[in-house]
Amino acid sequence: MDVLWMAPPLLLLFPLLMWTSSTFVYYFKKCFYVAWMMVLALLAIPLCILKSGGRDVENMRVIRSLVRHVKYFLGLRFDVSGWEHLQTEGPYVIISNHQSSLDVLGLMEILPDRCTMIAKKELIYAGTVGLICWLGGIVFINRKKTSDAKSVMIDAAKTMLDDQIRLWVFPEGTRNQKGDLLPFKKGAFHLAVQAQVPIIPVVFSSYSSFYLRKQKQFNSGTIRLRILPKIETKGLTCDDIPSLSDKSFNLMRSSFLSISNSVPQSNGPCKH
Ligand SMILES: CCCCCCCCCCCCCCCC(=O)SCCNC(=O)CCNC(=O)[C@H](O)C(C)(C)COP(=O)(O)OP(=O)(O)OC[C@H]1O[C@@H](n2cnc3c(N)ncnc32)[C@H](O)[C@@H]1OP(=O)(O)O
Ligand SMILES: CCCCCCCC/C=C\CCCCCCCC(=O)OC[C@@H](O)COP(=O)(O)O
Repeated sequence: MDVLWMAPPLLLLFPLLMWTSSTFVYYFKKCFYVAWMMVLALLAIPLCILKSGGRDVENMRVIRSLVRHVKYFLGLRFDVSGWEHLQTEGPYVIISNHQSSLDVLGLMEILPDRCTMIAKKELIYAGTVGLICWLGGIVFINRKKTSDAKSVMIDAAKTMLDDQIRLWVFPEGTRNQKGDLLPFKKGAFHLAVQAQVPIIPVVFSSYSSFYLRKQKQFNSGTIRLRILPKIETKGLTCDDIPSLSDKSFNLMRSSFLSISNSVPQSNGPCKH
Protein backbone atom coordinates (compact mmCIF):
# COMPACT_ATOMS: atom_id res chain seq x y z
CA MET A 1 0.00 0.00 0.00
CA ASP A 2 1.61 3.24 -1.11
CA VAL A 3 -0.34 5.38 1.43
CA LEU A 4 1.41 3.58 4.23
CA TRP A 5 4.44 5.83 3.85
CA MET A 6 2.27 8.64 5.21
CA ALA A 7 1.78 6.93 8.55
CA PRO A 8 5.10 7.88 10.20
CA PRO A 9 4.92 11.60 9.30
CA LEU A 10 1.27 11.67 10.37
CA LEU A 11 2.16 10.02 13.64
CA LEU A 12 4.79 12.70 14.19
CA LEU A 13 2.40 15.45 13.16
CA PHE A 14 -0.38 14.33 15.46
CA PRO A 15 1.27 15.30 18.77
CA LEU A 16 2.42 18.55 17.15
CA LEU A 17 -1.13 19.39 16.09
CA MET A 18 -2.39 18.44 19.51
CA TRP A 19 0.26 20.55 21.17
CA THR A 20 -0.62 23.64 19.18
CA SER A 21 -4.31 23.19 19.85
CA SER A 22 -5.11 25.66 22.59
CA THR A 23 -7.74 23.39 24.15
CA PHE A 24 -5.16 20.67 24.54
CA VAL A 25 -2.73 23.13 26.13
CA TYR A 26 -5.49 24.27 28.49
CA TYR A 27 -6.27 20.78 29.75
CA PHE A 28 -2.65 19.73 29.78
CA LYS A 29 -1.58 22.71 31.91
CA LYS A 30 -4.50 22.28 34.30
CA CYS A 31 -3.90 18.56 34.80
CA PHE A 32 -0.18 19.14 35.13
CA TYR A 33 -0.78 21.84 37.74
CA VAL A 34 -3.00 19.66 39.92
CA ALA A 35 -0.82 16.57 39.52
CA TRP A 36 2.43 18.44 40.17
CA MET A 37 1.02 20.18 43.27
CA MET A 38 -0.07 16.75 44.54
CA VAL A 39 3.47 15.42 43.98
CA LEU A 40 5.06 18.47 45.62
CA ALA A 41 2.72 18.07 48.58
CA LEU A 42 3.75 14.43 48.85
CA LEU A 43 7.38 15.54 49.00
CA ALA A 44 6.58 18.29 51.48
CA ILE A 45 4.75 16.04 53.96
CA PRO A 46 7.83 14.20 55.33
CA LEU A 47 9.91 17.40 55.18
CA CYS A 48 7.34 19.25 57.29
CA ILE A 49 7.02 16.41 59.77
CA LEU A 50 10.81 16.27 60.13
CA LYS A 51 11.03 20.06 60.48
CA SER A 52 8.26 20.69 62.96
CA GLY A 53 6.94 17.31 64.07
CA GLY A 54 3.38 18.13 62.91
CA ARG A 55 0.99 21.02 62.26
CA ASP A 56 2.96 24.29 62.45
CA VAL A 57 2.90 27.62 60.61
CA GLU A 58 6.69 27.31 60.14
CA ASN A 59 5.93 24.53 57.62
CA MET A 60 4.77 27.27 55.24
CA ARG A 61 8.47 28.02 54.59
CA VAL A 62 8.92 24.48 53.20
CA ILE A 63 5.70 24.72 51.15
CA ARG A 64 6.64 28.18 49.84
CA SER A 65 10.08 27.09 48.68
CA LEU A 66 8.70 23.98 46.96
CA VAL A 67 5.95 25.89 45.09
CA ARG A 68 8.04 28.83 43.83
CA HIS A 69 9.21 27.19 40.58
CA VAL A 70 5.76 26.01 39.40
CA LYS A 71 5.06 29.32 37.61
CA TYR A 72 7.85 28.59 35.10
CA PHE A 73 6.18 25.36 33.95
CA LEU A 74 2.92 27.20 33.35
CA GLY A 75 4.51 30.17 31.57
CA LEU A 76 3.48 32.60 34.28
CA ARG A 77 5.43 35.53 35.70
CA PHE A 78 4.71 37.87 38.60
CA ASP A 79 5.36 41.58 38.63
CA VAL A 80 5.24 42.50 42.32
CA SER A 81 5.16 46.02 43.72
CA GLY A 82 4.74 47.40 47.23
CA TRP A 83 7.12 44.96 48.97
CA GLU A 84 7.83 47.67 51.56
CA HIS A 85 4.26 47.36 52.88
CA LEU A 86 4.97 43.82 54.06
CA GLN A 87 7.84 45.08 56.22
CA THR A 88 5.47 45.32 59.17
CA GLU A 89 6.37 43.79 62.51
CA GLY A 90 4.10 41.30 64.26
CA PRO A 91 0.76 39.85 63.21
CA TYR A 92 -1.50 41.26 60.51
CA VAL A 93 -4.30 40.12 58.22
CA ILE A 94 -3.63 39.99 54.47
CA ILE A 95 -6.71 40.23 52.26
CA SER A 96 -6.64 39.52 48.53
CA ASN A 97 -8.98 38.92 45.62
CA HIS A 98 -9.47 35.29 44.58
CA GLN A 99 -9.74 34.23 40.93
CA SER A 100 -8.56 30.64 40.75
CA SER A 101 -6.51 27.97 42.50
CA LEU A 102 -3.62 29.54 40.53
CA ASP A 103 -3.68 32.29 43.18
CA VAL A 104 -1.61 29.90 45.30
CA LEU A 105 1.36 30.67 43.02
CA GLY A 106 1.17 34.43 43.63
CA LEU A 107 0.48 33.87 47.29
CA MET A 108 3.66 31.80 47.63
CA GLU A 109 5.58 34.47 45.70
CA ILE A 110 5.11 37.05 48.46
CA LEU A 111 4.11 34.97 51.50
CA PRO A 112 5.71 36.53 54.59
CA ASP A 113 7.12 34.36 57.37
CA ARG A 114 4.66 33.01 59.95
CA CYS A 115 1.73 33.53 57.63
CA THR A 116 -0.96 30.94 56.93
CA MET A 117 -4.44 31.07 55.40
CA ILE A 118 -8.14 30.74 56.10
CA ALA A 119 -9.65 28.15 53.75
CA LYS A 120 -12.90 26.27 53.19
CA LYS A 121 -12.96 22.98 55.09
CA GLU A 122 -13.48 20.92 51.92
CA LEU A 123 -9.83 21.58 51.00
CA ILE A 124 -8.68 19.21 53.71
CA TYR A 125 -10.03 16.31 51.60
CA ALA A 126 -7.84 17.24 48.57
CA GLY A 127 -5.47 14.30 49.05
CA THR A 128 -1.84 15.19 49.72
CA VAL A 129 -2.62 18.89 49.14
CA GLY A 130 -5.21 18.71 51.92
CA LEU A 131 -2.74 17.13 54.30
CA ILE A 132 -0.06 19.71 53.53
CA CYS A 133 -2.59 22.49 54.10
CA TRP A 134 -3.30 21.02 57.52
CA LEU A 135 0.43 20.68 58.29
CA GLY A 136 0.92 24.32 57.21
CA GLY A 137 -1.48 25.44 59.92
CA ILE A 138 -4.27 26.52 57.56
CA VAL A 139 -7.43 27.42 59.49
CA PHE A 140 -10.41 25.57 58.02
CA ILE A 141 -13.89 27.08 58.18
CA ASN A 142 -17.34 25.76 57.37
CA ARG A 143 -18.78 28.44 55.09
CA LYS A 144 -22.23 26.86 55.26
CA LYS A 145 -22.47 27.40 59.02
CA THR A 146 -21.80 31.04 59.86
CA SER A 147 -21.84 30.38 63.62
CA ASP A 148 -19.14 27.68 63.27
CA ALA A 149 -17.04 29.84 60.93
CA LYS A 150 -17.35 32.79 63.31
CA SER A 151 -16.24 30.83 66.35
CA VAL A 152 -13.25 29.36 64.46
CA MET A 153 -12.26 32.86 63.40
CA ILE A 154 -12.66 34.26 66.91
CA ASP A 155 -10.25 31.53 68.11
CA ALA A 156 -7.93 32.42 65.21
CA ALA A 157 -7.81 36.06 66.36
CA LYS A 158 -6.55 34.88 69.75
CA THR A 159 -4.03 32.44 68.22
CA MET A 160 -2.70 35.22 65.97
CA LEU A 161 -1.71 37.23 69.02
CA ASP A 162 -0.59 34.32 71.22
CA ASP A 163 1.60 32.74 68.53
CA GLN A 164 2.46 35.88 66.51
CA ILE A 165 0.84 34.55 63.34
CA ARG A 166 -0.29 36.37 60.20
CA LEU A 167 -3.41 35.23 58.37
CA TRP A 168 -4.28 35.49 54.68
CA VAL A 169 -8.02 35.72 53.97
CA PHE A 170 -9.90 35.85 50.66
CA PRO A 171 -12.74 38.21 51.65
CA GLU A 172 -14.75 37.49 48.49
CA GLY A 173 -15.27 34.06 50.08
CA THR A 174 -15.12 32.19 46.76
CA ARG A 175 -13.29 32.17 43.42
CA ASN A 176 -14.38 34.88 41.03
CA GLN A 177 -13.30 35.69 37.48
CA LYS A 178 -16.05 38.10 36.53
CA GLY A 179 -13.74 41.02 35.81
CA ASP A 180 -14.65 42.79 39.04
CA LEU A 181 -14.48 42.04 42.77
CA LEU A 182 -17.39 40.37 44.57
CA PRO A 183 -18.79 42.16 47.64
CA PHE A 184 -16.62 41.36 50.65
CA LYS A 185 -17.66 39.02 53.47
CA LYS A 186 -17.05 40.40 56.93
CA GLY A 187 -14.87 37.70 58.57
CA ALA A 188 -11.46 39.20 57.70
CA PHE A 189 -12.43 42.57 59.17
CA HIS A 190 -13.82 41.09 62.39
CA LEU A 191 -10.58 39.11 62.68
CA ALA A 192 -8.39 42.21 62.31
CA VAL A 193 -10.52 44.32 64.68
CA GLN A 194 -10.76 41.56 67.31
CA ALA A 195 -6.95 41.13 67.24
CA GLN A 196 -6.42 44.92 66.76
CA VAL A 197 -3.91 44.20 63.98
CA PRO A 198 -3.45 45.97 60.63
CA ILE A 199 -4.92 44.79 57.36
CA ILE A 200 -2.63 44.58 54.32
CA PRO A 201 -4.57 44.45 51.04
CA VAL A 202 -3.01 42.54 48.14
CA VAL A 203 -4.42 42.73 44.61
CA PHE A 204 -3.89 40.22 41.80
CA SER A 205 -4.50 41.63 38.30
CA SER A 206 -7.15 39.92 36.19
CA TYR A 207 -6.18 36.54 34.72
CA SER A 208 -8.47 37.13 31.74
CA SER A 209 -5.55 38.12 29.48
CA PHE A 210 -4.11 34.58 29.62
CA TYR A 211 -6.57 32.26 31.37
CA LEU A 212 -10.13 31.89 30.12
CA ARG A 213 -12.10 29.00 31.58
CA LYS A 214 -15.05 29.21 29.20
CA GLN A 215 -12.92 29.49 26.05
CA LYS A 216 -10.54 26.81 27.37
CA GLN A 217 -7.47 28.99 27.00
CA PHE A 218 -4.43 28.95 29.20
CA ASN A 219 -1.60 30.95 27.63
CA SER A 220 1.55 32.44 29.10
CA GLY A 221 1.14 35.69 30.96
CA THR A 222 2.29 38.13 33.57
CA ILE A 223 0.29 38.73 36.73
CA ARG A 224 0.65 42.07 38.42
CA LEU A 225 0.62 41.79 42.20
CA ARG A 226 0.14 45.00 44.16
CA ILE A 227 0.77 45.07 47.90
CA LEU A 228 -1.12 48.12 49.20
CA PRO A 229 -0.32 50.18 52.31
CA LYS A 230 -1.58 48.72 55.58
CA ILE A 231 -4.88 49.84 57.06
CA GLU A 232 -4.67 50.30 60.83
CA THR A 233 -7.45 48.93 63.04
CA LYS A 234 -6.16 50.09 66.46
CA GLY A 235 -9.07 51.52 68.46
CA LEU A 236 -11.70 50.30 65.97
CA THR A 237 -14.71 48.36 67.26
CA CYS A 238 -17.41 46.12 65.85
CA ASP A 239 -19.34 49.23 64.72
CA ASP A 240 -16.49 50.20 62.39
CA ILE A 241 -16.58 46.89 60.46
CA PRO A 242 -18.85 48.09 57.60
CA SER A 243 -16.76 51.21 56.92
CA LEU A 244 -13.50 49.26 57.25
CA SER A 245 -14.79 46.70 54.78
CA ASP A 246 -16.02 49.39 52.35
CA LYS A 247 -12.73 51.27 52.54
CA SER A 248 -10.72 48.09 51.83
CA PHE A 249 -13.07 47.09 49.02
CA ASN A 250 -12.85 50.48 47.30
CA LEU A 251 -9.06 50.60 47.53
CA MET A 252 -8.69 47.06 46.18
CA ARG A 253 -11.27 47.49 43.47
CA SER A 254 -9.68 50.62 42.03
CA SER A 255 -6.25 48.98 42.16
CA PHE A 256 -7.67 45.83 40.50
CA LEU A 257 -9.25 47.81 37.68
CA SER A 258 -6.17 49.93 37.09
CA ILE A 259 -3.70 47.03 36.96
CA SER A 260 -6.01 44.80 34.94
CA ASN A 261 -6.82 47.36 32.24
CA SER A 262 -10.29 45.93 32.38
CA VAL A 263 -13.67 47.55 32.18
CA PRO A 264 -16.03 46.30 34.91
CA GLN A 265 -18.64 44.10 33.28
CA SER A 266 -21.43 44.78 35.74
CA ASN A 267 -21.25 48.59 36.03
CA GLY A 268 -21.51 49.84 32.48
CA PRO A 269 -22.23 53.48 31.68
CA CYS A 270 -25.76 54.64 32.65
CA LYS A 271 -28.32 54.66 29.85
CA HIS A 272 -30.70 57.61 29.79
C1 LIG B 1 4.13 21.76 48.27
C2 LIG B 1 2.66 21.97 48.47
C3 LIG B 1 1.80 22.09 47.34
C4 LIG B 1 0.37 22.43 47.70
C5 LIG B 1 0.23 23.88 48.06
C6 LIG B 1 -0.96 24.21 48.88
C7 LIG B 1 -0.74 25.56 49.49
C8 LIG B 1 -1.80 26.02 50.35
C9 LIG B 1 -2.50 27.20 49.84
C10 LIG B 1 -3.89 27.22 50.28
C11 LIG B 1 -4.60 28.38 49.76
C12 LIG B 1 -5.96 28.37 50.37
C13 LIG B 1 -6.92 29.06 49.54
C14 LIG B 1 -8.33 28.87 50.13
C15 LIG B 1 -9.26 29.77 49.53
C16 LIG B 1 -10.70 29.62 50.15
O1 LIG B 1 -10.92 28.53 50.64
S1 LIG B 1 -11.72 30.88 49.96
C17 LIG B 1 -13.12 30.34 50.88
C18 LIG B 1 -12.93 30.35 52.36
N1 LIG B 1 -12.65 31.64 52.92
C19 LIG B 1 -13.60 32.49 53.27
O2 LIG B 1 -14.76 32.26 53.07
C20 LIG B 1 -13.18 33.76 53.96
C21 LIG B 1 -14.12 34.84 53.77
N2 LIG B 1 -15.43 34.58 54.43
C22 LIG B 1 -15.82 35.21 55.57
O3 LIG B 1 -15.00 35.90 56.14
C23 LIG B 1 -17.25 35.09 56.03
O4 LIG B 1 -17.58 36.28 56.69
C24 LIG B 1 -17.59 33.90 56.97
C25 LIG B 1 -16.82 33.99 58.27
C26 LIG B 1 -17.28 32.60 56.26
C27 LIG B 1 -19.11 33.97 57.30
O5 LIG B 1 -19.79 33.88 56.10
P1 LIG B 1 -21.25 34.52 55.79
O6 LIG B 1 -22.19 34.19 56.89
O7 LIG B 1 -21.64 34.04 54.44
O8 LIG B 1 -20.88 36.02 55.62
P2 LIG B 1 -21.01 37.45 56.32
O9 LIG B 1 -22.16 38.14 55.70
O10 LIG B 1 -19.68 38.05 56.16
O11 LIG B 1 -21.29 37.22 57.87
C28 LIG B 1 -22.58 37.08 58.45
C29 LIG B 1 -22.64 37.86 59.76
O12 LIG B 1 -21.64 37.39 60.66
C30 LIG B 1 -20.78 38.45 61.06
N3 LIG B 1 -19.43 37.90 61.20
C31 LIG B 1 -18.67 37.34 60.22
N4 LIG B 1 -17.50 36.94 60.72
C32 LIG B 1 -17.50 37.24 62.03
C33 LIG B 1 -16.56 37.08 63.07
N5 LIG B 1 -15.35 36.53 62.84
N6 LIG B 1 -16.88 37.52 64.29
C34 LIG B 1 -18.08 38.10 64.53
N7 LIG B 1 -19.03 38.28 63.58
C35 LIG B 1 -18.74 37.85 62.35
C36 LIG B 1 -20.92 39.49 59.96
O13 LIG B 1 -20.62 40.80 60.40
C37 LIG B 1 -22.36 39.35 59.57
O14 LIG B 1 -23.14 40.03 60.50
P3 LIG B 1 -24.34 41.00 60.03
O15 LIG B 1 -23.68 42.03 59.16
O16 LIG B 1 -25.28 40.12 59.28
O17 LIG B 1 -24.89 41.53 61.30
C1 LIG C 1 -8.96 13.43 46.52
C2 LIG C 1 -9.50 14.75 46.11
C3 LIG C 1 -8.73 15.35 44.95
C4 LIG C 1 -9.04 16.85 44.81
C5 LIG C 1 -8.06 17.45 43.89
C6 LIG C 1 -7.95 18.95 44.12
C7 LIG C 1 -6.58 19.24 44.54
C8 LIG C 1 -6.09 20.58 44.09
C9 LIG C 1 -4.69 20.38 43.78
C10 LIG C 1 -3.82 21.28 43.43
C11 LIG C 1 -4.07 22.70 43.41
C12 LIG C 1 -3.18 23.34 44.42
C13 LIG C 1 -3.75 24.53 45.02
C14 LIG C 1 -4.64 24.21 46.16
C15 LIG C 1 -5.34 25.38 46.71
C16 LIG C 1 -6.69 25.56 46.11
C17 LIG C 1 -7.47 26.55 46.88
C18 LIG C 1 -8.72 26.90 46.18
O1 LIG C 1 -8.73 27.56 45.18
O2 LIG C 1 -9.85 26.47 46.79
C19 LIG C 1 -11.07 26.90 46.28
C20 LIG C 1 -11.67 27.92 47.21
O3 LIG C 1 -10.79 28.91 47.34
C21 LIG C 1 -12.99 28.52 46.76
O4 LIG C 1 -13.76 27.53 46.37
P1 LIG C 1 -15.13 27.78 45.57
O5 LIG C 1 -14.79 28.65 44.37
O6 LIG C 1 -16.08 28.49 46.49
O7 LIG C 1 -15.55 26.42 45.22
